[in-house]
Amino acid sequence: MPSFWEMEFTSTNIFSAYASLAASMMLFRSLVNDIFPEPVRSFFHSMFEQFVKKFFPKSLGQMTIMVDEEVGFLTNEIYDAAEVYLRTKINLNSDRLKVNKTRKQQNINLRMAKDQEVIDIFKGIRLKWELVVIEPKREQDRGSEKTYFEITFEKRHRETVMNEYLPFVLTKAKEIKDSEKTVKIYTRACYGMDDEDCGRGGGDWGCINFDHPVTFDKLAMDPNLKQAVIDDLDRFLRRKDYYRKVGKAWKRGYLLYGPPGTGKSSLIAAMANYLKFDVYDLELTSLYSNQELRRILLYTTSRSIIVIEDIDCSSQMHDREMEHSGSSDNTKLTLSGLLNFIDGLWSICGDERIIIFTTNHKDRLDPALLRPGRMDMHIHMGYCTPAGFDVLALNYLGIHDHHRLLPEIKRLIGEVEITPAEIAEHLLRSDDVDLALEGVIDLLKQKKEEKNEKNKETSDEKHETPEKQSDVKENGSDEVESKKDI
Ligand SMILES: Nc1ncnc2c1ncn2[C@@H]1O[C@H](COP(=O)(O)OP(=O)(O)OP(=O)(O)O)[C@@H](O)[C@H]1O
Ligand SMILES: [Mg+2]
Repeated sequence: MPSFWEMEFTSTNIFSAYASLAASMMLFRSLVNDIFPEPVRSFFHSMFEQFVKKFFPKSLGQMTIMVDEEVGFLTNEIYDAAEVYLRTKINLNSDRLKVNKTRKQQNINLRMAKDQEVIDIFKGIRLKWELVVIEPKREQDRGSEKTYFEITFEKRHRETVMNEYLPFVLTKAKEIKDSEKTVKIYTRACYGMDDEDCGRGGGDWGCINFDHPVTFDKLAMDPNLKQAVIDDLDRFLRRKDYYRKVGKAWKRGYLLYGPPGTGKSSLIAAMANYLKFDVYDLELTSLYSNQELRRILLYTTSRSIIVIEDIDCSSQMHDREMEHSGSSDNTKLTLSGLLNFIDGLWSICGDERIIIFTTNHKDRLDPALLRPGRMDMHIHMGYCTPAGFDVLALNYLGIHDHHRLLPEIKRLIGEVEITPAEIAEHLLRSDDVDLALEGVIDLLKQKKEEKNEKNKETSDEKHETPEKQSDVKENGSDEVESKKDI
């Protein structure tokens, strides 16, 4: 750029001339600082201020905030948030646009290019964002450029920008990220997975995108129970401040129990999709000590669901503990190690955690696990009910409650024990609605016959009435208003 004095004052370059003059003034000011003693400096400063005030009233009132990409070795959260937030502010009519998309992202994202400017208006304040990239001077330092954002605005809005605008950008970016978030499932069993987005990635966790399509509306379970679970999750999310106030770790525990194929794993998937929480699938059998358990749990991130399926194996843990009584607690994996974690260690493992245990045999669980207050909700996933069948019929065949075969099916469902998984499997067998429903009727009749035969054999014995309804039990919950049985 030519210096101010070398410029021709045409209307097209008048703005550049202003910029150049301002730069020359700054240079002059710093020279004065270096050369002259304090009284002389003050004199020059006041002369300088008066000059700028007279000729550049606007430029005097501007200030710039720099937002570096990194703070030491850590990423700067404001920079990250700005990148996300500014994607929504980039003018699509610009002459140059920078776009990107990773394999796992669904949409094409806009990004600011070097020296690109974006104007944002917040509460009537005009903010100019610019992405500055400083290339290294030496050839061998190539690739280590310094990148930062500059935000320029009128100085008198400094308080609003610092106290309101920057927090607003952080919040907005979080909202955008949450809406784009793909739920992931982490497991320690598989290696070599593509974990480009696996967060900290430590603790031997590998992750893949969690593509389970199930949502609450596709789950065949008692409608009241379903609503109770959704309400509980909503309340959990809302209560961050409450948990803090009462000094409790912000976590929630659920025990899902019921026969195989009744939807326990499906319910976990529906919860993860609803909350957009990642899922950590914790295989207890792959662990050998409390220490290892602690270590890998420390590597799990906030806003996640830790799942321990088939917790019945805790009885084996109990045995192991007995066998090794006398040895240090940390050298073996014990039930108490796990329970300690549930009760007390959450605080070191971040916030917004949900832990879910599943079992087919609640009666076989160690009483320590069922103790009031340990798991907040015990949810029974039972055999299919007539209401549950409506959900499956709508989901698999797209039919509402008006098909001629439905009354018979619902009557039979009331008489036998059949899991939603068994019914779902039959509904999948044919594209033809009539054929699919007839298949279900055959299955139900066959089940009924088997049941009658069994009853005949044991006609002298007292027969236990089967439990038909899913139920939910609040178990020593700390929240008075959620103590209800459905
Ligand atoms: N309540 C349900 N609503 C809708 N679909 C269900 C339900 N229960 C089971 N299914 C269907 O059956 C399949 C198996 O169910 P799921 O794995 O959730 O059962 P589970 O209770 O976890 O069984 P297990 O005890 O063997 O782990 C699901 O993929 C789904 O297609
Ligand atoms: Mg399961």
